[in-house]
Amino acid sequence: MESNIVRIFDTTLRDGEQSPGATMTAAEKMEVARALARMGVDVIEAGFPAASPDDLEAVRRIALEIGNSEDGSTVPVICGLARTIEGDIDKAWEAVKGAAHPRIHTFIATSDIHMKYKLKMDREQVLDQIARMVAHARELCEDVEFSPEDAGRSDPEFLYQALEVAIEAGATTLNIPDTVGYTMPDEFGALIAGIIKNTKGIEKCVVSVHCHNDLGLATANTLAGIRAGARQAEVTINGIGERAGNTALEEVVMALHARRQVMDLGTNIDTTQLTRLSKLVSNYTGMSVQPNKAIVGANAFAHEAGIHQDGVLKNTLTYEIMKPETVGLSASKLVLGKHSGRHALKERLISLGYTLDEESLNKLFDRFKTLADKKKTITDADIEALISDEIYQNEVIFTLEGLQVACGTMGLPTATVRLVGPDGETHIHAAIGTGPVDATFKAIDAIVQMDSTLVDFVIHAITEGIDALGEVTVRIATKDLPAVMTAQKEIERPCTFGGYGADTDIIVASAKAYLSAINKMLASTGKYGPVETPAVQAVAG
Ligand SMILES: CC(=O)SCCNC(=O)CCNC(=O)[C@H](O)C(C)(C)COP(=O)(O)OP(=O)(O)OC[C@H]1O[C@@H](n2cnc3c(N)ncnc32)[C@H](O)[C@@H]1OP(=O)(O)O
Ligand SMILES: CC(C)C(=O)C(=O)O
Repeated sequence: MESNIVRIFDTTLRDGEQSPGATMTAAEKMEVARALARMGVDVIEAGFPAASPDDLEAVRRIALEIGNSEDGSTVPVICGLARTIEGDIDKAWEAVKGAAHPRIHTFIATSDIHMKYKLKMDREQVLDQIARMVAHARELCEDVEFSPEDAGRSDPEFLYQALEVAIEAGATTLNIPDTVGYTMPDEFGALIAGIIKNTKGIEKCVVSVHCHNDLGLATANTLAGIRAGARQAEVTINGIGERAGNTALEEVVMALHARRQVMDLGTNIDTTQLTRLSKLVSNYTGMSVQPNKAIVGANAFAHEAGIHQDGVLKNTLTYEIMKPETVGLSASKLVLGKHSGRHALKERLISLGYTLDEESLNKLFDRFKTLADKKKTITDADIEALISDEIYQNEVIFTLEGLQVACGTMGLPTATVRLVGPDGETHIHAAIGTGPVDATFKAIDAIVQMDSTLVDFVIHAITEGIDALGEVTVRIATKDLPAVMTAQKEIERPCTFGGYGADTDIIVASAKAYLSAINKMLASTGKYGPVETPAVQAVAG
């Protein structure tokens, strides 16, 4: 590995999925893994196989399908997380062994607080467990990562000892987590420098950093660790993750990219795919991205103030430290419209990184034409929204066939909804609510007969103008937990499902988003047969 390349280890599917409410279906995880591989991440941490049979199966599929290449192109390392427990490590190996480059990642806490209160182990016992379990992992797999959990609050001298034991037992990557986001950038940088200086044998290993954002310092700490010599960064798309989240992939990648002269370091990431990945993960998890989020927020490249606009008009360098195109925003100022045909749409999709089978292309083309009738110009963002709305709906149990609402200041808001069910039958229901969206959701609930609570509802316009497509993300939760979810902690991890919808009519977009979340909830009960795999394929490169 070139020493000026920082490996990007993406843990969206493991630590990211630990965000309250960020559960993704197996098909969604596959799609995210495919997109991550296409973007050029070096390692995908695909899950925690010992957590449940579903998690193991999801990692196994990613290892087989994303961790291997038919045409000899580079594929990422596929990694599974395990406690320093033989059963966990064996399950991680079972899950990742089908990949061309499998990795087992095992961890145990080294801070006094964690050892005393959580593990109820002393230092000697922890060292002994590291030695035995890293060696066990190494017997199974050549690539073994070890993490001393809560390293940020561990005694550095003990940390050096623990890492030396892991190196002697065969660890090839040493990952230093600031598990509770406690350290300051100068402290974390000094911790990494101290580890590199004082740990015997460390030159044989890749040093990695894994930071949490409890004090809003995850990216700063990760960069401090990299400056001190770490060459792997553990990150998630949109910074999702446990509590306040993890370090955001897009922030680290773009900091290294935009400040290359200062750090003289780069990554293998195709930065033009960052915006797409952000949207994909946001749509699947139902966790919307705050507008002022660095790199991928809706306002990240917007200039509102007159003086700024004046400066940007004269020279974009006045207020833009990166070009929007570098992160995949408006790479092309539009092209497609009402008179475009299937070939033009197909070409545009290919340049955006998608190939669709004939049936999906036809479906998308119909949606495209309907939209073009309402909207003069179709942007790349519109096309991406149509793909999310039309093609990335992995579980289709009920489909929306019709919707009519009556609302305003006179009378009760009423919605009449027509759905086609799994039996092919049409079901119609009318309901009243506090507003048109509430009435629509109530009518859907009455047809599908499943109790859910709306946890989050976000609506925004994709492009400017009165004819803009509106997109809606929702998150719903159910108390009525299906059996397949009970392997997870019900109280700590309520069972939630994200949904996405796009339409020029925001009530229709809301109904679609709600129905897509409801379909996932219904699919998780296992009553409706195997989950469909998406018909869209990413183009390599
Ligand atoms: C910092 C991180 O992000 S760590 C990763 C967090 N991710 C997860 O927890 C994934 C989801 N987890 C789960 O599904 C469950 O917790 C499981 C299946 C892994 C384990 O479930 P259970 O066996 O019921 O154990 P439970 O979660 O209640 O408690 C954890 C046990 O593991 C022990 N433990 C915790 N970390 C480690 C470790 N790294 N190595 C060894 N043992 C550990 C705890 O001390 C506790 O042991 P105890 O039962 O003897 O007190
Ligand atoms: C398992 C480790 C790397 C972790 O997620 C943490 O400590 O935050």
